[in-house]
Amino acid sequence: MGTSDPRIRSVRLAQLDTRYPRTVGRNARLGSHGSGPDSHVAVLVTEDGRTGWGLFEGPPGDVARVEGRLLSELIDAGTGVLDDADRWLDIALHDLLGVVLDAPVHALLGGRGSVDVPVYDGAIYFDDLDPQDAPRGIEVLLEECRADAGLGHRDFKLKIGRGNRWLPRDEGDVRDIEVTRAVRDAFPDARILVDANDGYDLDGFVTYLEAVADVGLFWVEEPFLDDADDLAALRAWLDAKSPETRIAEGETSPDVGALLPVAAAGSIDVLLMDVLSYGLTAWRRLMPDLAAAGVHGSPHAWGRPLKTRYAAHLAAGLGNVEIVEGVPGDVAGVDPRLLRPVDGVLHLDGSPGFGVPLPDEAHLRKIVR
Ligand SMILES: O=C([O-])C(=O)C[C@H](O)[C@@H](O)C(=O)[O-]
Repeated sequence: MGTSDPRIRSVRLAQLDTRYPRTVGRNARLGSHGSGPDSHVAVLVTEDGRTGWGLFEGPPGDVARVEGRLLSELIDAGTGVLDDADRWLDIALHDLLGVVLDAPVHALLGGRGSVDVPVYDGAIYFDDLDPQDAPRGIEVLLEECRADAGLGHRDFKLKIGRGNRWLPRDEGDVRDIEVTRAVRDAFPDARILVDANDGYDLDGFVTYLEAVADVGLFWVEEPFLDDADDLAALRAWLDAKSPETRIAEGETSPDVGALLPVAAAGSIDVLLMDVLSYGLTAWRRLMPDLAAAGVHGSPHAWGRPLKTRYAAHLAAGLGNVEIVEGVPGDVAGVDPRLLRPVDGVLHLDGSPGFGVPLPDEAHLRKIVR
């Protein structure tokens, strides 16, 4: 048992492979999402030999600011990372703090939510359109849903907005409707979420909603470019036709200060800022205000299965999260059971930190730039 305030001996940066179960295709804005990105991790080791680690995104910060410092100079159990300059280590510092205090991150964050966190499948993209010379059609999406159900998923987020870039507008909108209806028919009990990545305008989106009115969508995400009046109009339409359907916003380049009043006014039901780029510490500050305003959170996790686990800890810790984005895939050296839901739910136990042992040395590769 070491000191409760160890000094950081070293910060090591490394690269870890992620592999999706299949190539993930286009969305309304972007081309193929590939078969799994390289992930960058920071590994913190204390002078008494304890380790915390986690993903970081973007360029690393100044390692020299961290090495030799006491843990208490870097992170506070009640609020998170103390200095903005060290926020790139948000995940690794929370993990290390959990290891040092022998507590899971969800407990450090307050234990306000359930440790059984609902997770939806966030990997149903426009694979019906690929390959370009022999598009596979809607059946491939149903196969993907079935495959991901085999990995433990029960609820599905469907990418829509094919008419924004990839198909003529009318044809794309019709395909979005067909896909939504086909998944509902095949999975009558699933929660179905749809994400347009801003690929509609208000009128077009309402036309889509009218065509899928009987599907009972759980949430609609980023239907069009943020606009307070359009979001209010959409909420009013949903209140009349499908009051349970949530509006989720705030993933893409969020101006959180501008979105908050729109959410507080009732026009956004769920805010989505990313678990890494916005960060755990920022979410810790924001969530009480969101809860007080009756707005839910659900940190964006796309791209890396480990982000789903971080978002689940946030949900179990801060509460006020109904469901978290699942990213099916494997991470080199990480036990897949730590990343996959069972019956649509990711269970978090009492293991310290994020509960993910550091992958073996063989998996930690030199960062190539
Ligand atoms: O909700 C989501 O996961 C996304 O919208 C992810 C996007 O599809 C992806 O293009 C991204 O992260 O930019």
